[in-house]
Amino acid sequence: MASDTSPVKGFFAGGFGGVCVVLSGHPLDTLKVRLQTQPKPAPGQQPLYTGTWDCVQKIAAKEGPRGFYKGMAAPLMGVAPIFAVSFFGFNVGKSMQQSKPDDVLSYPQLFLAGGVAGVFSTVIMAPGERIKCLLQVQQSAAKAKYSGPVDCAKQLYREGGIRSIYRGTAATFARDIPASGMYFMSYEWLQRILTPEGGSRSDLSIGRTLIAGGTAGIFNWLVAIPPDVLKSRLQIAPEGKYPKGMRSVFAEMMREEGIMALYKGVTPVLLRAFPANAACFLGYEAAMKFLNWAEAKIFS
Ligand SMILES: CC(=O)O[C@H](CC(=O)[O-])C[N+](C)(C)C
Repeated sequence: MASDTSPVKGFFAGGFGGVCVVLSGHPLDTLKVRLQTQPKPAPGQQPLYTGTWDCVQKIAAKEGPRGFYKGMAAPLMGVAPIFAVSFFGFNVGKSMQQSKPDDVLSYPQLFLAGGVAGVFSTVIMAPGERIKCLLQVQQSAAKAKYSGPVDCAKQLYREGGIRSIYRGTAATFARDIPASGMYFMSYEWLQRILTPEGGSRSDLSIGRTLIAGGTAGIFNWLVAIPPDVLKSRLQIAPEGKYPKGMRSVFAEMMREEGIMALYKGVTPVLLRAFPANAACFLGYEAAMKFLNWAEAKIFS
């Protein structure tokens, strides 16, 4: 029986899970960007899109289903490797604590294995997050300092070397070690409680896999949001503004805004988290089944 703790299979199945995250989330992102960037209507004229549903109808009518998936290459190239490395790291973390592949891990052990995933993913996630945040806060194309991700990376390197590109790494560790621990532990916990008496976790229905995956995404972000807010502020700040990194951001926030500021942006984050991670784990489980089937065929 093939094991599900192989880091290599975890890498490919996790990468496919990341592809599913983008496939499920990109149409919503397209709607968001179209609504955010539509031209201001001339006096007395109707706006191009009167709302979200109007935007859906107009894209579908004029561009067909492909219209919703324009510009998907960049997020695919960014997100799929992160999920691949994260699931690889989780399986490395599990293998480190098992004496044989069938050993069942306790919840603290699963949390620890998830933490290992957080260490692995941060290495590629930290610079990506720095660039993404800087691009996301640019207000308009006219005043834009960076023309795109490559230009942003080049300018950061020119101004502050590799240290500047990796600014916010400690904050990304602080976010992703506990959040990934929570993500993978809660997914396994939900899988275990949703498995019918006498059944096997690998035969869980699609609906139950979606519930377990979506809920794990919510748990991930409930833990991740406070360090995420600190990370984002640190990563977009001018050079030298926060000499002690996250600690300086935290001190300023408590002084000026209070504890609730740590949960800023929670609504859109949670609205995205459930469907994106439900799709991720469904894709992951399907890819894992395929890889196990292919392995059994090749080695039988
Ligand atoms: C921060 C992040 O990317 O979280 C992932 C879940 C999501 O909603 O994208 C989880 N993980 C980092 C474990 C891939």
